[in-house]
Amino acid sequence: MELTVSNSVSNGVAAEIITKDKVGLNPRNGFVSMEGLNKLQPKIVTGDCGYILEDVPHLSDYIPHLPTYTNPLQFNPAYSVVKQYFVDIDDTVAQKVVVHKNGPRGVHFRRAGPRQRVYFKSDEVRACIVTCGGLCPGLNTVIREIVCGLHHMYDVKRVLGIVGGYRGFYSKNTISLTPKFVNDIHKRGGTVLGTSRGGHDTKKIVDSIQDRGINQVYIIGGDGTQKGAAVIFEEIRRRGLNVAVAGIPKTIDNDIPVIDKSFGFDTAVEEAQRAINAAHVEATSIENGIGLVKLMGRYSGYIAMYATLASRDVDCCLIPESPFYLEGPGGLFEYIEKRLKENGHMVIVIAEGAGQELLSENLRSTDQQDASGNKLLQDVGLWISQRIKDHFSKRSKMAINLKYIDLMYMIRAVPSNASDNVYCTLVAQSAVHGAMAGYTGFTVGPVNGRHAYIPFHRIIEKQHKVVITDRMWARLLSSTNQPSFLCTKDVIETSSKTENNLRNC
Ligand SMILES: Nc1ncnc2c1ncn2[C@@H]1O[C@H](COP(=O)(O)OP(=O)(O)OP(=O)(O)O)[C@@H](O)[C@H]1O
Ligand SMILES: O=P(O)(O)OC[C@H]1O[C@](O)(CO)[C@@H](O)[C@@H]1O
Ligand SMILES: [Mg+2]
Repeated sequence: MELTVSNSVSNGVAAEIITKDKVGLNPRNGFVSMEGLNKLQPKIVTGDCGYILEDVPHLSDYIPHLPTYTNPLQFNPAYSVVKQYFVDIDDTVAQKVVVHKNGPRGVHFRRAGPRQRVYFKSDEVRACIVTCGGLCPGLNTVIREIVCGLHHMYDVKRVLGIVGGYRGFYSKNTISLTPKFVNDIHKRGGTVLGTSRGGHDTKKIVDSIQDRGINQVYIIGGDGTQKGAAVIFEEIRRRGLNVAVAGIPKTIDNDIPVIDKSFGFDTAVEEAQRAINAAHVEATSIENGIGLVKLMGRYSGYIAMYATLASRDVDCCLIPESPFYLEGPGGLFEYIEKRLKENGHMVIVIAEGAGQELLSENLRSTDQQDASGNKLLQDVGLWISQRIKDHFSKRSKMAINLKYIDLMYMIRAVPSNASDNVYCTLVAQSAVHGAMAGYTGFTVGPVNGRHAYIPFHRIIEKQHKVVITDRMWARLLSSTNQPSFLCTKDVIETSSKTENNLRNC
């Protein structure tokens, strides 16, 4: 049953909070409380003209009568002169910016930034930071900016570093993070806290949070990490703890939905350029030279797509979302032959997750997983190099020279570039403002260029993938002139599968 719970006024627009079920309503603030419910229901506020706010939880949703305090930023000389520094309580960020005259205004998220009132006294805050999943350029910058943001903006002195990912909560000692400790860490790749896959034990993690008296938890990591953060938040809320949980999305693969992109993505694309240049130099220096570059991208081919678009030297880009085939008319071998005849050389970029279905036909399929449950992939770069070499040596008279560059880990072990560093600062400060303001159970990130607080359920509901029926992939195809490897039937099937996954482009 859909139910209107209460009305509030948002930017002069009457807005109503709606839940799916009457059970669990908190009569004090009209929000959804968890009594009788296993999971927190989405907080949805609707307004005129199809306006929808997908709001994030707040500590006051389940803890009554929490005291609030004047935001200390008000007295900070850096900010006191800034006009409208505090974000208006009703500011929201639109998920969809391309709209039609009579179309609905669509889904919005709460705008990130400092609020007039905060829910924590500075000297009572005991924060912790953890990094989980694979490495990504910028992890150290985010850690640094959370520590400095808490310290310099909110005068928070006690920040703990959890060592070695989720399992570090219950199996390792913490380290004390001070502005002095983090001062130079942004110049290094990796994460000073260490990271891991697997080891998520919700009960032990929340016990540790409770035992250490932590009341702000900053969790930096990818889609798996955000799922872990969501269950930690659920457990914290179930225990009624006054602890804010903030997720900071880290995905070099760009596989997290809703947000524009993560820190580290630009750095990875830039780093990939160097290898593509090398592959191009090698390929152009020898007769029928082929430069093959493998990049990261387990399920999402964004790094490969953007590296290709940025480079202009790439003749073919292969990603997990776009199935391809090798033999016969319209296949990869035919295209390679054509390019070599036309140009005398070619460059191929392949994402690690591309063509996995072809590999498992040829090799014994391994169903191995890593400690987090992610499928372990077979090496498509080596496989395709061999197949190309075999094809041209056995079945064609054309002698080729193939050079394979495996760039996988090179693009993520580096420190973040300038634009990613700026991103890291904004995302870290936004997370700090959100937690101080009492928001919890959120991931922070840019949505159409504006930072917003996004509820966990929206971040973890699906993976963000390249939509090959979108304009961006068409731009790539027209830039490389490679075959689409698709027949009309495939296009129709792909369109219907990805219909709900479309973004503005
Ligand atoms: N569904 C889940 N519930 C609870 N914890 C999870 C879940 N999925 C993953 N995790 C935990 O999150 C952490 C990181 O997950 P994972 O290794 O999948 O990396 P990630 O965060 O997706 O980053 P990336 O894939 O970008 O490297 C691991 O410690 C893992 O145990
Ligand atoms: O070898 P690891 O550390 O598990 O990381 C590899 C994975 O990390 C990712 O970059 C995601 O972080 C994937 O593209 C890749 O499959
Ligand atoms: Mg992941």
